[in-house]
Amino acid sequence: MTSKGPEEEHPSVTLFRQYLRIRTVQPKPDYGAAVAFLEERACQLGLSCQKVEVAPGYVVTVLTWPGTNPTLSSILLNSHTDVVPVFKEYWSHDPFEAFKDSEGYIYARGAQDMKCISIQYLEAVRRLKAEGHQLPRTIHMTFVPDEEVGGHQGMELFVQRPEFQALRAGFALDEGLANPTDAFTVFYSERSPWWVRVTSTGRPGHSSRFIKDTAAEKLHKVVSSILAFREKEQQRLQSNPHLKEGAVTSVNLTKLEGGVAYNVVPATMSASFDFRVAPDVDLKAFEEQLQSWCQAAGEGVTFEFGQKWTQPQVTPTDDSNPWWAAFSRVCKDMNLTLEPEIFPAATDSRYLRAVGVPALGFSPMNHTPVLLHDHDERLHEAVFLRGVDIYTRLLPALASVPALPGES
Ligand SMILES: CSCC[C@H](NC=O)C(=O)O
Ligand SMILES: [Zn+2]
Ligand SMILES: [Zn+2]
Repeated sequence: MTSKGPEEEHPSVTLFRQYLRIRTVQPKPDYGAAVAFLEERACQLGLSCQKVEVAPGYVVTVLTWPGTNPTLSSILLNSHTDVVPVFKEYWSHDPFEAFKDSEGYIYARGAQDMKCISIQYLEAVRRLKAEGHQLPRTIHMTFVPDEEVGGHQGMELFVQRPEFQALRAGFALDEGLANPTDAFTVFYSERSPWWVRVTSTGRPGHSSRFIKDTAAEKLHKVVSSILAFREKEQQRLQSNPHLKEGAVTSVNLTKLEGGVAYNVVPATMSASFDFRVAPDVDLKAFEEQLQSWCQAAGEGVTFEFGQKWTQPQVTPTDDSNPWWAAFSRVCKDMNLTLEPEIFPAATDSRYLRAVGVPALGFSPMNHTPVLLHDHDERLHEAVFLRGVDIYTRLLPALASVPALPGES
């Protein structure tokens, strides 16, 4: 499908731009407006709409297209409704206007992450229904809040609820990343976020003196150990062309705190690190490593966690996994090249995989630079529309996967 002139914009693009204008921006997202928009879509599509308030003000909206065989597990199409904040002054266009330039690029926060996917799911279902398809498996579209700040008031709570159990999800699709080449990236696992704050305590005093055992001196040792580890992982990535970013552990020093005055040696200082731990790492051994870096720095150096994910799971990408077989077959039939990878950051897929639902992270955006969380986040309307085509092929295949062992 090609892009059209402004006078005859494709209705799916118009809908996408409407959704982009809803300000679901952290830290104060207008979730009410998003839920109202989704309820209206459910109404237009003739789908049931369930609202599950997982925490006060945090609603998971579920639109359901029932399958013809209710004994089979369902397909869950997940997307988050919130978007990250913007630095407006760095944008070429208002990030909440969904401006479309003369070439067809749509500029907006959420254009890639991930309001495009939400609308692509809805439009693929709309098309399939209009064409009279009836699929064996039920399709549930879940629209969740709070992903951008960790999903703690969203998917993390939702997967523990009876309403989630009742969906009987057998397989899920969630977000991935754009790919600047002709290929499409698909994510079968993700790294575990470990946010670690190291606090160092030491002897205070007048800073004109050579005070021994200061908090800064010990913190410096830990920082050096961790940054040396960072260097080692980066080298490992750079020296092996078979390794992708998600396959090694990354870390960044993201905060330094402490001190009161130039001439007072502080008794305490801290450093915060964002580790993204590769899924094949022995987490117990990794925590012991953190412990030993702190111990080696001296007395009074401790650490605490801001986030600590300990259940990394891998969704198999071979034909032993019937979901993968169906997914990759469609891509092959459509001549799409897939690049399977480990997601470098965190998505709500981790909560789904952790409760036993195999999940793939897939954002059908090729020939598109990765602009999520960036200035001038944008997506070409033709790429967006091609994504609708792709889901229109994927959904019947996934929802027609024959009964698995245990399903009748
Ligand atoms: C670790 S919770 C934060 C989740 C966030 N997800 C998207 O960017 C991330 O930083 O990966
Ligand atoms: Zn996202
Ligand atoms: Zn994001």
